Amino acid sequence: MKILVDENMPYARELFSRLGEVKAVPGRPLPVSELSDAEALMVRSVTKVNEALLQGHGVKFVGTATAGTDHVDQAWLAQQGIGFSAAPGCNAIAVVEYVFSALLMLAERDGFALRDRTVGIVGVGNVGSRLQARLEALGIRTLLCDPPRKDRGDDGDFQPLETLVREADILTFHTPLYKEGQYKTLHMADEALIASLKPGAILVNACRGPVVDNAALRRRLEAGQALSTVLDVWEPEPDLDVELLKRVDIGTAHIAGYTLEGKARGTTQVFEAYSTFLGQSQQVALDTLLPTPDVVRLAVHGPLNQALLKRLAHLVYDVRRDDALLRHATGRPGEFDKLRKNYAERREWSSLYVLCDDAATAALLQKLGFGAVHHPSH
Ligand SMILES: NC(=O)C1=CN([C@@H]2O[C@H](COP(=O)(O)OP(=O)(O)OC[C@H]3O[C@@H](n4cnc5c(N)ncnc54)[C@H](O)[C@@H]3O)[C@@H](O)[C@H]2O)C=CC1
Ligand SMILES: O=C(O)C(=O)[C@H](O)COP(=O)(O)O
Repeated sequence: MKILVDENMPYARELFSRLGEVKAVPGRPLPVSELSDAEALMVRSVTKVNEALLQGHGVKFVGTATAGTDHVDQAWLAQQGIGFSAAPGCNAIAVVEYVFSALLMLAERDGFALRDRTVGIVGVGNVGSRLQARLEALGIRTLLCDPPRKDRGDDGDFQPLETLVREADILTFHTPLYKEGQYKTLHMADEALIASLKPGAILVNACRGPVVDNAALRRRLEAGQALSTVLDVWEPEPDLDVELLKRVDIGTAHIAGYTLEGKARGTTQVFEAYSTFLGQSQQVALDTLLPTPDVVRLAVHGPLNQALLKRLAHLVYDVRRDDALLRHATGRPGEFDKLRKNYAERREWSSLYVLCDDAATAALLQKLGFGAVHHPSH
């Protein structure tokens, strides 16, 4: 049995070879000839999975090692009786830590305290809710917008988008891309919304490029609107607007979710789903796969303030590395995908074990996701 896997899926060969013969292939473009004798296809977000790709082939199961599913025509798969699984939440922590890395950098550069800012979170799912929890642990006010959850009657103080636009100093988008329907998110941040943001606001898009109207954003920035912007995703990818990139404060190549943990969880989640589909259910413990990080342990002295948090967060992941790489590469065909394919190992805050001589610091760092322990005499 042949299982096709995207070559940008760590641990895929190791895991899926327990179930069949594995062939790793590029995802964009996917070599269609490889589909003829494949029973299963494991993709990432760059492969459009639909009738045009799969009609006439014998693929029985599709897995995507991603949280987003807008690249997959799930209705067509269901109609054809093809099994499907995504990897919900696999990289949510990575995206949260990307957002923190960016906000801590901007706060230091522009000399403000995050504690004095209100953060509006649009889309309060796996990413948004984890972001909210960490911001609130730091005493930072959040405003939440998630109409589907509000309509479902979920607990939470969900506000209309207009309230967030009016009151938030930082507006960050974490929704799926819906091109139509009641909860349409395509161009949710349109020119009117962007123009209505508070002076000096920060706009973050780490979900899908077309959630923010990129042409409108460029016009607003060219017009001199006082706005800082952090874009991990673009409209379109991989051929982003180079003039827009020049004007954003932080621009990266759709790598917010690219921690090793996040990618490995994506692989293990679709592996587990496929093994269940085959009636051979298997679980994988993530820590048996992951290598030891470069920096394992350190000791900090005294209370946690923003400067110390920034030093710790940036020791694990400094978003400026990815910003510099994208600026350097942009304009050359193929470079966006090459950056993503050759992405250097990046770990999550949990990989860093922090010894603290202050008990409150240890407790707070734990809440924020670091490995941390109170050790009075270190
Ligand atoms: N840049 C990157 O590397 C990554 C990007 N993503 C993108 O971020 C999105 C969010 O990720 P997760 O939190 O894991 O997904 P999720 O599905 O757990 O959460 C999405 C939330 O958005 C809400 N939502 C849907 N329509 C909305 C609307 N019109 N307005 C406000 N909220 C709305 C949903 O109710 C849900 O609570 C994914 O769909 C994916 O497209 C996810 C991971 C990595
Ligand atoms: O999980 C998602 O959704 C994402 O956006 C992924 O981080 C994107 O990574 P690729 O699947 O494009 O490698």
